[in-house]
Amino acid sequence: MPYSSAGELAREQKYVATLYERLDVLRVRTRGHLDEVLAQGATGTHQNRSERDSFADMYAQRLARLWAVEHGLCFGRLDNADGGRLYIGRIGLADDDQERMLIDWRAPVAQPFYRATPAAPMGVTRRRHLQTRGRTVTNVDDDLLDLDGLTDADRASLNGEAALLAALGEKRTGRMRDIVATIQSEQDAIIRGDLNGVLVVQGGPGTGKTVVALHRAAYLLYTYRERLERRGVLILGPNLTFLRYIEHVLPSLGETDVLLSTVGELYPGVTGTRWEPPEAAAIKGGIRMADVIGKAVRDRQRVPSAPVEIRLDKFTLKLDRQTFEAARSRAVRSRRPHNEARAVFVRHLLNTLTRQAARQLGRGMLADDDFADLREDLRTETPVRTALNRLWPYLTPQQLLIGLYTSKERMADAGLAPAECDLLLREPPRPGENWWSEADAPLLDEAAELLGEIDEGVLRAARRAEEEREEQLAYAREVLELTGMADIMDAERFAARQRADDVYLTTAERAAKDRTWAFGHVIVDEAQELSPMAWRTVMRRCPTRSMTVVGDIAQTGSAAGAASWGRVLDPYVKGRWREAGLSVNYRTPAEIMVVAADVLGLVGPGLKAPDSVRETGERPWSARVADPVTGLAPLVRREIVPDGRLAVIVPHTREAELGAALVAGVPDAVAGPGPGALDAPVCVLTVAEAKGLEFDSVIVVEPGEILRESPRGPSDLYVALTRATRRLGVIHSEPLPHALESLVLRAD
Ligand SMILES: Nc1ncnc2c1ncn2[C@@H]1O[C@H](COP(=O)(O)OP(=O)(O)OP(=O)(O)O)[C@@H](O)[C@H]1O
Repeated sequence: MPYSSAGELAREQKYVATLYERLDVLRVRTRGHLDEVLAQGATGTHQNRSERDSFADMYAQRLARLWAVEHGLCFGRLDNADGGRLYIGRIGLADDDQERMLIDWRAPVAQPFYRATPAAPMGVTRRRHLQTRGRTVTNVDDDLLDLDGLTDADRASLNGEAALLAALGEKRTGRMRDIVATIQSEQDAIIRGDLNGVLVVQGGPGTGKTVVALHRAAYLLYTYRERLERRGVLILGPNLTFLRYIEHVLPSLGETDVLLSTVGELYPGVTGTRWEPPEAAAIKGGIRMADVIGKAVRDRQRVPSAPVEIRLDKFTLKLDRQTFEAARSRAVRSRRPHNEARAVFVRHLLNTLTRQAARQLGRGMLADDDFADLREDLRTETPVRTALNRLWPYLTPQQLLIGLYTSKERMADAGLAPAECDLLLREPPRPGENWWSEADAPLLDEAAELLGEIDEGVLRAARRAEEEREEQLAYAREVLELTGMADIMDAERFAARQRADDVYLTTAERAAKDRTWAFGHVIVDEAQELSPMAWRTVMRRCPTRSMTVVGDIAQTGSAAGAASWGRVLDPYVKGRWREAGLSVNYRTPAEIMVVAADVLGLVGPGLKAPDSVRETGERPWSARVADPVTGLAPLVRREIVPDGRLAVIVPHTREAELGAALVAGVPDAVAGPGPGALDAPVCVLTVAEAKGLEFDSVIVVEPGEILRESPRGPSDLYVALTRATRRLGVIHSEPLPHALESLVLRAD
């Protein structure tokens, strides 16, 4: 019920102005504290210095939060039946007497703002939405919750329509925005759901799964701060473009202990972004690969069938099969990972070699010390080291997988069928080559579990780190001299920051570097895409199984992705996961969803598309061209949205040529998912690259080819059609698939 009388607006304006005044005061104060701490200089004990750094970090973070809430500081008001009144906003504010002025949206008392309905008013008589531009209140919009006559069924689930529809109608900026002002009640129930256990959020396109997941992260960090601050929250998204799309939502909600990552980046030091055929990715994603990797490791612990001779200057030593077998079975019985079990294997062989050597030197029984000396001498002999390394090599996960993929014989020995070996066979990496794909990251992780640490590597790394420290110290002195900062920061500390010394890292930064990090909560977005091997990796990162899994089974594009949530989760949390649904599409207008629903019919009978919350009056169109390479650019130029974003979604195999044609024919068009894709007025993407994103207008090219391109073609086409917030067009040269026959023919 709109209620924007001039008097009401003026009253709200007055209150909002006092909130901004308070915000300004707090900013000035916090800045003052920060300056004071920094001005203390670089003197004092190490402890003093690190205390000062912690304070400086705290004030800097607080200041960043105070700046992040400038836009839409206050967006709501609750009038309670007891006469009390609460203003709801992006953060909590109190005056100097600790009287609260503004309630953080995540606080329990703010919950009725999102949940109260006429049927269950939760003690609220009126909920007011405040719309602001800058610091000016432009509109107020009320839900009167105590009026007997207000029984409209929609009101029970959908609140503050005017505010919501205003938010949905805005042009897209290429970055996701927060929705704290317009969270709907079915979304709020998910956001505030219990921290423990696995919560699955199933919902069709545009139902707010991503945005709800991000708000849930902010809510959990606020509510369970102590528990989550130390361990952090991991949010997994489908690709790097998507992470750029969502990365600003959380800081604007005031959260920093969150690591955003793709599965391809989960293994530290590797960025798995190389494209590979879906069939190859499907093999690598299958759970059978856990056995394959296990066999590949055991294959590197081979016992040679013939004896091995080791020639030294003075004599020749010989190791026979029996000795190998004994050493190997001891190492295996130790149940340690490969690199750690190596010590057991090597010790046994070295003892045998030392006894042989003693005999050959005519020294018979040796005293313990002499025996140890001789063993040490042998251990450092190059031929001995070479022989031992060949028998049981130290291996990094990368070495293991490169060794496997580059040899059909090894792959076959590890249990892969000939056709699978053909698909996975690779040339070894060239320097600087982007060799790893997303599906490799979970296999590297699996290998790391089975291989364990490399002692020698750790030692070498420590020596290297010491050398680097010296170099960085010299560099730091130079920089501080040059920048004139020498008086507020000492070189030692500056160098430590450059080294990213763990003391100075945020929880998220530390977690990103550590494969064995256990997160306090893990959120998986577009979770339907994860393969069984990827789930194994994700579960390792979350031993407490406190997770939020959001996705849509109907949108599964990856051949190794999920066909049902039970199949995915039962192996880990059978009977311990719960499912919530989102049913309203806030992105895609009804006119587009009619078309998308026909395609959903191809994905599976009986699947239901979510209901759109709005109509635009614009019918989606199709246009047939003789050749998209020449016919695309003129049509795209006509569809460009002033100050908005248009995406051209193309079959994977056509991305290069169509991208080049558009870059040549359309000003400022960008091809591929690089850093510019989100900001450009026109971008060209494949379905996989457009996953999770949205644009004002979308043009899908050659839908028939998208359908044929992968075993999950119908899901891919469904995803492509549902990326638009306003307009949709389809361009094709081959006949239009039947499911798209309801498109109107474009006349021009
Ligand atoms: N309560 C809300 N208020 C305002 N906007 C909303 C609300 N809920 C969702 N939206 C908007 O709807 C759009 C779709 O949301 P989101 O991307 O989270 O959906 P999704 O379910 O993850 O979609 P998909 O599965 O298609 O990727 C976004 O622009 C989001 O900001």
